[in-house]
Amino acid sequence: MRTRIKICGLRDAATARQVALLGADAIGLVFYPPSPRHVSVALAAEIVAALPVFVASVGLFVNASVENVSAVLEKVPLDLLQFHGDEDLAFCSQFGRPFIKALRVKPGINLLEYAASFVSPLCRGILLDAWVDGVPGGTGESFDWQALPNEWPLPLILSGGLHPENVAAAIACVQPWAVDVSSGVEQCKGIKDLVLVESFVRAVI
Ligand SMILES: O=C(O)c1ccccc1NCC(=O)[C@H](O)[C@H](O)COP(=O)(O)O
Repeated sequence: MRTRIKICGLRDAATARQVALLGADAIGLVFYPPSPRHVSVALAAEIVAALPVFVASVGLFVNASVENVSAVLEKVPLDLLQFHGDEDLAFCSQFGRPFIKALRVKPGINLLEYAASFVSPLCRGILLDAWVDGVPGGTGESFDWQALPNEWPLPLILSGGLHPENVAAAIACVQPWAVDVSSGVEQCKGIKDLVLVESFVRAVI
C-alpha cells in the first residue's frame, strides 16, 4: 500500500481540488496568521466544500487560543486538527476531534518519550518536522532521517524539506505512515505548483 500524502498550505478551492485529484489523501489549511499560507475561516470553508469525498481536510494551529480553534470548528467541517506549537495533550484533546501533533526535531529532545506522551484515543499520529529557530513550520528545511527511531507508538507522518526528488529516499529510510509537504511543491511561498504536486505524488511509494 502506498504511503499516504498530505499537501499542506492550500489557499484556494480550485487548487485544493486539483491537488486531491492528483492523488493527495489530505490537504492542510493553515490557521496561523504570520504564515504566508494563512487562510481565513471563510476561505477555508470554501476550500473544504470543494474537496472530493474521502479526501481529508486538516486544520493547522500554532499555539492558538481555545476560542480561536473553536471559532474555526464552528464554521469549517475539518476532519482533523494539527497542532504545530507547544500544545500539550490536554489542550489538543479538549475539542473532541481527532488530531495530529507536530514535533519539531531538535537536538536533545527525546522523540519517543514525547510521542508516547500523546498516545490517547484522539491522537491519530505524530508529524515530524524540522526545527528552525523562530519559524514553526513550512520552512522547506529537512533533518537527519537516519537518526530517527525505527518504532513509534503512533503512526508517523514525515515532513520537513520533502520534495519530488528526495521523498522516495525519505520513505525508504523512515518508512512513515504518511508524508507531508508544503514548500517542496510550491512556485513561491503559498502558491502551489501542480506540476510539482504531480511529480511528488508519483515519487511516493
Ligand atoms: O506551512 C506553514 O506556513 C506553517 C506555518 C507554521 C506552522 C506550520 C506550518 N506548516 C505545517 C506543515 O504541515 C508543513 O507541511 C510542514 O511544516 C513541512 O513544511 P515544508 O518543509 O515547507 O515542506
